[in-house]
Amino acid sequence: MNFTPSVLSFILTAEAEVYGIPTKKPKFHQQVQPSPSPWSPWKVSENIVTCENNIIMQLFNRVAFVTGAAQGLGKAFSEALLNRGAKVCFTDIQVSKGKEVEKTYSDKYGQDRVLFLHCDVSSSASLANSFKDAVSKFGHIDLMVNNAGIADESRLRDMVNINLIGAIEGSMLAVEHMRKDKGGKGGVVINIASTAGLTGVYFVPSYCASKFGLVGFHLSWASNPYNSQMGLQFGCLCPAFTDTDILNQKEKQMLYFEDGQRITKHLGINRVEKVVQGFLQMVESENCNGDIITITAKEDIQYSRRASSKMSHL
Ligand SMILES: NC(=O)C1=CN([C@@H]2O[C@H](COP(=O)(O)OP(=O)(O)OC[C@H]3O[C@@H](n4cnc5c(N)ncnc54)[C@H](O)[C@@H]3O)[C@@H](O)[C@H]2O)C=CC1
Ligand SMILES: CC/C=C\C[C@H](O)/C=C/C=C\C=C\C=C\C(=O)[C@@H](O)C/C=C\CCC(=O)O
Repeated sequence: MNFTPSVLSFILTAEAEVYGIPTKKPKFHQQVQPSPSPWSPWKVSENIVTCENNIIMQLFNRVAFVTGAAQGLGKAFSEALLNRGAKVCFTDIQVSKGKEVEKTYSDKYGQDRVLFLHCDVSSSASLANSFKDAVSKFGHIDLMVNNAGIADESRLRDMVNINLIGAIEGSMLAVEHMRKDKGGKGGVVINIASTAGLTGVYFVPSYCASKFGLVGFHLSWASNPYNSQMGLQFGCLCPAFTDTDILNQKEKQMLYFEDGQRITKHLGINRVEKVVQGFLQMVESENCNGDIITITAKEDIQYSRRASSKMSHL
């Protein structure tokens, strides 16, 4: 049976439990079913792509900027976007890896749709310059994905700089560029946090702090009552352990290393494809503002939408 995204978004599960969401109950609570497989056959007309089952592919010709994307989740998100017709500027500090991926993606999806740029998200200048270069190539950015991150308890300042400040500055560049009240076209900002941004994890406490901070930033922007007039939406993806290089932890990168290894094994490890599925559900939904999607090996993709603002009536 095929559902449209909006029907899917309203499949409510009354008592489904979202992992780690703090005390207040979300306004409503949903379990997202796996996406239907809508990607063929497409009909393209005036940049609106529809499928037989009437799903509108909102990603066609959209322009995305993805950080930390030479490997792992960022690389997989970039390919998923390209695959659905988006244009992607993917960035990283790993230049040779990034250039290799750029060649592969350009051959597959076309040079005019792909751009790799060096970007160190811990440097304001590097972020701003690469964002500017992406706008020069593609004209504008519709989707900002703040994905770059490290997990290393022995590099506290770097970790907060990359995971939190880098994502905040990336979001702010996107906001200034996208906001309709300042001549932009609107757009979506997705921050890649973690389940470790929703619940305390004693063997990576500072990583947790950086991700809790990011979830707080996401919730604050999502609750901005001016978002609709600015044409902005804020979504936040919170995967648990996922099969990428970040899990190849050395002893000094984690507190209570053996506990960390044991607990990771106990909780299980997501496949990258599952996280990409959650990501696509978020970016393809008609309105993802305020959404937090968690992806865990045991509980799959869980979805919660927060009340948009508790202050807008004041
Ligand atoms: N794999 C996992 O278990 C989970 C990962 N995450 C988050 O997903 C995001 C992506 O991580 P993965 O793909 O899993 O790990 P990864 O280690 O494979 O990829 C991280 C990427 O970020 C890049 N990076 C590191 N420092 C950077 C900087 N200063 N500027 C720009 N890029 C930089 C790296 O070069 C690398 O390509 C991170 O934010 C991570 O915290 C969240 C939950 C679970
Ligand atoms: C150290 C690796 C660095 C980063 C990876 C990631 O961002 C860190 C995640 C940290 C915590 C993950 C928590 C995962 C939670 C789940 O999988 C939940 O489904 C667990 C729910 C209940 C557990 C009950 C039980 O099985 O005993």
